[in-house]
Amino acid sequence: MKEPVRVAVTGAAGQIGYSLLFRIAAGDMLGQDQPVILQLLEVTPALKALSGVVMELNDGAFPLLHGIVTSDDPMVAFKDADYALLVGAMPRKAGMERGDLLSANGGIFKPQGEALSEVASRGVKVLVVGNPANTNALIAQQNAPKLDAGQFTAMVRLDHNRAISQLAAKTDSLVSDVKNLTIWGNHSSTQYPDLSQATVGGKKALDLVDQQWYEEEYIPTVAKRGAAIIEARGASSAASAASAAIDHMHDWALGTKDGEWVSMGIPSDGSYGIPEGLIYGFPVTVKGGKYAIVQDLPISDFSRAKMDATAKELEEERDAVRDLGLVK
Ligand SMILES: NC(=O)C1=CN([C@@H]2O[C@H](COP(=O)(O)OP(=O)(O)OC[C@H]3O[C@@H](n4cnc5c(N)ncnc54)[C@H](O)[C@@H]3O)[C@@H](O)[C@H]2O)C=CC1
Ligand SMILES: O=C([O-])CC(=O)C(=O)O
Repeated sequence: MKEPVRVAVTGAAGQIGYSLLFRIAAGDMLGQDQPVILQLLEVTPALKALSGVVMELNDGAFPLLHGIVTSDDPMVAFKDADYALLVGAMPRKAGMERGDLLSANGGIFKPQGEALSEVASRGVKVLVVGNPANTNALIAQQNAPKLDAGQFTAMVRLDHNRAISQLAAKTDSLVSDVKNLTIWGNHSSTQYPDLSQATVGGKKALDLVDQQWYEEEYIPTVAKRGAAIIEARGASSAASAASAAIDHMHDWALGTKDGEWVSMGIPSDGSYGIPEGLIYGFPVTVKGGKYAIVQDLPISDFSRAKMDATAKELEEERDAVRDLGLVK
């Protein structure tokens, strides 16, 4: 059996936390041979609710769960954390865009970045789920000078999984038949779910669907799925978001399958002409715990326009949080 690793989760008493923590404890994120110690952060008024979640985690008798720490202090919850899932933030309500949460949630991620910088494991892998996820990841990263910029990532995996599921349904295939689609850009309605390289059962996806369906139905359905769920459920997606967070961290820690890529929000290195530094959804492969952007994919004029539009939105979000003094 391996030594336990420390997994910090913020917003642990929230909706996503209620699904996520049990999946981590069951070994879905880091594997069946990897014990974990959960380090759970909440705001002070939610600590009582969190104590109930801890009772339930204990009642699960998970063999891989070697300890639980709870705190309302990021310096405690992030101490020596090997993985940090930053979920805690206000969710949006019907009629809002995720960017409307910038001022409410932006302030959460500066002190959390500072605390990660001081006390987390030097190799910590950080995933930001709280919306607007890409720009919150940028805020945390910019306030963590003692960590590498690449240690901060944002979740576009829920969009990636939605895109797989919608394509599988349309082509009457299994999700496991769908490979190599990409979510470029922001986790917002400007995201670009790109099928140009995707395959279904080894065939080119764009030969199986018509262009009009792709442009007018598929892309908006994937991009606006979060709003559809809020409309139907009266609350934003939680179990599917937790599942996507598990997938993101699983693949970052344990690697992607040979010949396949996934989408992760990571700091742009200028690849594909995306302004350097933005936390942007890219196609990535992972080996040995390190991700790399898939290079040299052909980019059509249609793709270029979509990729630039979502980059522009991220630049605007960055400028807005710069004005709030949250990033340089
Ligand atoms: N990136 C993505 O694909 C997705 C992102 N989200 C986002 O995830 C976030 C959480 O969603 P839910 O769990 O549904 O919300 P929720 O409201 O059920 O839970 C959020 C929890 O965070 C806690 N919290 C607030 N400020 C905190 C702080 N400074 N430190 C620690 N904990 C704090 C709250 O007390 C609450 O328990 C929202 O911003 C939501 O929009 C949701 C779905 C998908
Ligand atoms: O839509 C929301 O606000 C929650 C979320 O990020 C999603 O479901 O993609």
